[in-house]
Amino acid sequence: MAISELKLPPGVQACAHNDAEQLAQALAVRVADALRQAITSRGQATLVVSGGRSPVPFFEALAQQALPWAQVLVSLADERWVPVNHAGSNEALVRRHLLHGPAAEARFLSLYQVAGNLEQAAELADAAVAELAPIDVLVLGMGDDGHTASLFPHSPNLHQALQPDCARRVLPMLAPSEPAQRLTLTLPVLASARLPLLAIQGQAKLNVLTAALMPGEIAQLPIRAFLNSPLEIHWCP
Ligand SMILES: O=C(O)[C@H](O)[C@@H](O)[C@H](O)[C@H](O)COP(=O)(O)O
Repeated sequence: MAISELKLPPGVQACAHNDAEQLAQALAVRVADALRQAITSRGQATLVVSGGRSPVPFFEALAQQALPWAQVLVSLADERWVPVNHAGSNEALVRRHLLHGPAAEARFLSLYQVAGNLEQAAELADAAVAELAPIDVLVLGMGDDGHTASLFPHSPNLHQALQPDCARRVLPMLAPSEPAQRLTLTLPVLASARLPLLAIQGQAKLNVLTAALMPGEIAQLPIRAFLNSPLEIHWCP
């Protein structure tokens, strides 16, 4: 199915780009405009991004945008429970590819916490991100299994994390791949975003999105939790 043929719920929009570079540039301009607007209205802006591999060109394009970076608070939709010097750290990815040059002026809120175990780390992260919501701009990604943030299909805590009234801001999650121990923002924090964006690349992910738009269990394709409210989807082949 082509992206233009998708039957999207009200409030969900899809934008197709020619390639990853065009997607990264368009997304960077879209995000920077929304951050500027937030700063004009409220004096500061909150940006929450995702990790993984695909956001690197977007981070580099966003770092080039002229913004009063000192008024931007940046954090993550999810993190692998690994220290920042670990190759799998999302924080390291953001610091390396986004928070350089003028963008280094932005304040970064870490999800990663040193603790005895994942549950304790999640409790510390929960307190650390108390000031995050409402988020101005959220950029989600999606895995081939329909996960977004670290909301993995059938993960312990998934049901709790997806409750609209979940009292926790951060919960521990288990991913099917290494690093398996994850920390994720929960639905109410993610859903507080004034501009929620989903950036995905490739036919396989478009097929997953197509499946997620059909009726079915949220636990099977957790991205479904974000398809019944406003969302701007950016896709490229
Ligand atoms: O830390 C992570 O892995 C994520 O934040 C995760 O939710 C990511 O967005 C998807 O796995 C897609 O990753 P890619 O866009 O790199 O395929």
